[in-house]
Amino acid sequence: MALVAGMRVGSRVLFRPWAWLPGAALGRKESAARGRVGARGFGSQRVLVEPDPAAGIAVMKLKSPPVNSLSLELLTEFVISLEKLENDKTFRGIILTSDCPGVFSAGLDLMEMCGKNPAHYAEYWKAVQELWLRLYLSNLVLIAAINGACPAGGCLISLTCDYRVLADNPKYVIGLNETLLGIVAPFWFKDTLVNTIGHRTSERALQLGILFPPAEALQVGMVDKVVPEDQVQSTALSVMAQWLSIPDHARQLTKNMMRKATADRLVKQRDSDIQNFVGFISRDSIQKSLQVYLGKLRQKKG
Ligand SMILES: CC/C=C\CCC/C=C/C(=O)SCCNC(=O)CCNC(=O)[C@H](O)C(C)(C)COP(=O)(O)OP(=O)(O)OC[C@H]1O[C@@H](n2cnc3c(N)ncnc32)[C@H](O)[C@@H]1OP(=O)(O)O
Repeated sequence: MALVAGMRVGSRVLFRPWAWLPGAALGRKESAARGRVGARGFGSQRVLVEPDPAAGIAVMKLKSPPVNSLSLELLTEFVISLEKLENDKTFRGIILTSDCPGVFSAGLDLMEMCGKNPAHYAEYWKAVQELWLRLYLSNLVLIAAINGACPAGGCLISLTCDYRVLADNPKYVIGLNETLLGIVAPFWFKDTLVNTIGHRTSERALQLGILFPPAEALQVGMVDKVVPEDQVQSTALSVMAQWLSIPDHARQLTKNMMRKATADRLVKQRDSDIQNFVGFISRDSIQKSLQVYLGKLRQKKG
């Protein structure tokens, strides 16, 4: 699938992964009207959306078994669902969670980063950038209801949310563990973490690739609340009610003020960031590290 079409929003050129979809040539108003979400659920194969128009919120569930690894398909469907909700004025907030038992998201899909060609790596990385930019700068209130393990890219997604609720289960670790794979979190992953837990804690967490269990995640500020597993959803809903009690325009402008500089750093150097990723991931030594890591994951079972 070629993901190349671009759209200018302010100073940002956003790519449009849905450009190949029927109706993509419609004007924004017309397509928003046609695509209005309504009360019935919608979504795609890998992203379920359960809207509650009366409450102005939707629950978005990642459903890409077994572990919600962020494949190109999942990234694309994620952006499309997000865009749909952003364009429908009914919605003010999204609760982001997983439909895969025990895993929020295993992070970037290692199969997308192993044994492929440079054009594929570039396309994949552009999709990763796009999801991050859209989530990080979303006008909607985003609450992560983390109901499973949340390593690397999974953690990044949760860090783009405005609030994180984590289920209290020692298996549900969270963190940017890239160094354990022999790879390096790019600067915008690092910036997102630093903005959440501060510089010193990030430095230690990133270098050591720490995956924090719930109590420690709460202590360092990686998550905002830890609750029993059966209360994750209800807690996310009550937190959402509190965030929605704030006038949208004031909250949105404040969010933008806090986040724009971080997002702009990537916007200004998207192409060089892609080239950097492609060069890095194509190295033989990095490919070997990833293969070894994948082998260990598979062995764990046997
Ligand atoms: C310049 C910048 C350069 C590079 C930047 C790159 C940044 C990278 C960011 C990332 O996100 S890299 C991905 C890091 N992710 C991880 O380390 C998580 C790995 N997975 C796990 O730890 C576990 O799978 C788990 C999420 C804790 C779930 O454990 P569980 O026991 O429930 O499942 P199992 O391990 O048996 O896995 C099932 C199945 O899924 C495959 N798998 C797991 N994770 C991934 C993944 N990230 N990508 C692709 N595939 C994954 C695993 O191998 C099993 O496959 P199998 O059934 O075929 O054996």
